Amino acid sequence: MQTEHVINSVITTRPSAIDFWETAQTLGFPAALWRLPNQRDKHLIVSFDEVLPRVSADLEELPAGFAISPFDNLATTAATNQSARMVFDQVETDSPARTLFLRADVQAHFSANGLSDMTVSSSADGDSFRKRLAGLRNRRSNTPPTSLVVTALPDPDAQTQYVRNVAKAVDAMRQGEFRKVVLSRTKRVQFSEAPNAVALFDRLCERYPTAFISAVSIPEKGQIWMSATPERLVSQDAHGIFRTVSLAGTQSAFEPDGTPKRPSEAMWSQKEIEEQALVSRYIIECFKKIRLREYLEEGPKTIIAGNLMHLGTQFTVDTHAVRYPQLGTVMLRLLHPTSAVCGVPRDTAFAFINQHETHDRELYSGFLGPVNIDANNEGPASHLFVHIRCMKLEGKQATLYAGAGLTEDSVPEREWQETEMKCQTLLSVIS
Ligand SMILES: C=C(O[C@@H]1C=C(C(=O)O)C=C[C@H]1O)C(=O)O
Repeated sequence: MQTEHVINSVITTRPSAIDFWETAQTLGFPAALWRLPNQRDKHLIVSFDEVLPRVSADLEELPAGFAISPFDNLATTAATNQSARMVFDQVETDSPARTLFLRADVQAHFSANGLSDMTVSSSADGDSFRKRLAGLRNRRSNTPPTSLVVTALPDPDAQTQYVRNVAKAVDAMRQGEFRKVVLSRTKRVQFSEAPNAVALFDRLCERYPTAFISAVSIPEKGQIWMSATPERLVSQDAHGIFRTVSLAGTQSAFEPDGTPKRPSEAMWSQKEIEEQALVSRYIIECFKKIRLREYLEEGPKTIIAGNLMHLGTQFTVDTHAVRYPQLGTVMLRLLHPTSAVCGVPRDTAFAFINQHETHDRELYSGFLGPVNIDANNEGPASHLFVHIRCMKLEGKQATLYAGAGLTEDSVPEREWQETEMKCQTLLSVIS
């Protein structure tokens, strides 16, 4: 494993995020670009592992990098007691570790004035990365900007099928089989040419200042995943403050005439209040399992998430005060997949999803974010978010994913409309 990093302190002509991204693409290296909620600075990581290691999401053990986990990560959850370490699929084929990990072989930090700091691991790959980066920059200035046309790919049965599945879920819940399930669907669109992921990322950053914005390129899968998620799963900052959020209940952030609604005046139905309370209760149950009582609970409050509003409750723990430094890792394993993306009870809801959804969720409704990154010279921090409001780019095609939390009071057509609104979060920016 490469550990030595060289700080490139004298940067005369400063490369942009696009330069880094395109260099990684040209060399076939995975890359992640992100911006934390309510921050302006952007961060980028390039990994020199052409095939990414699959790891257990252990925040104590992992080096600096970026983690991205699929929804179906329950085997990893079951492995809570295993010794936590990086496990490579190629070596241990029956490994439960499923989180893809981009080690920070290249790390760059962009402030409002452009590149402010970069490190590149000292290796042959590091050398070729630097060379390519310089070469690409010299060529790039001549590339003319292009305008994209986005067309929806027809899927005539999608609505009927989704509505039918919601009705089945409602029936099952009325018969007491489970209390909540989140059913998702996809929507596919075609671009006139392969879009520039960094340009889309920049647009998402501008439009959604309070969201976690990311673009993750995974060459071994031929995919780029982009998201603007409002949902924090687990954070542990440089001062040892742990945070998680329960988020559920959805309505448009706009009146029918297009004027923005005031969050303080949002009206929530009993169904939505209960749906969100189930997520909060799920989090509290996780705290109970580890006998942690010293958490601060704030909410529920109405939260703006781009074109939508949700009900959210924040949970905070000072891990230094409670002497629980590994809380982030422990809670991550207990929480994922939360009832905001799976259901209650979790295993029954998970089985229902597997049986009824016709698409593979892949990385949608998993989690993603920076791990052990020291962004402000304060110490390493990890910020993992639920991977929603996202799309998968494969060349010119994009697949958007959206789900809705169902209870026995759900109205199938309304749930379909909710998934349409959720798709609009990205669609309205990329179209
Ligand atoms: C599942 C999604 O979102 C989740 C489900 C919500 C709901 O059911 O109201 C609200 C916020 C998210 O926790 C999604 O966006 O795909």
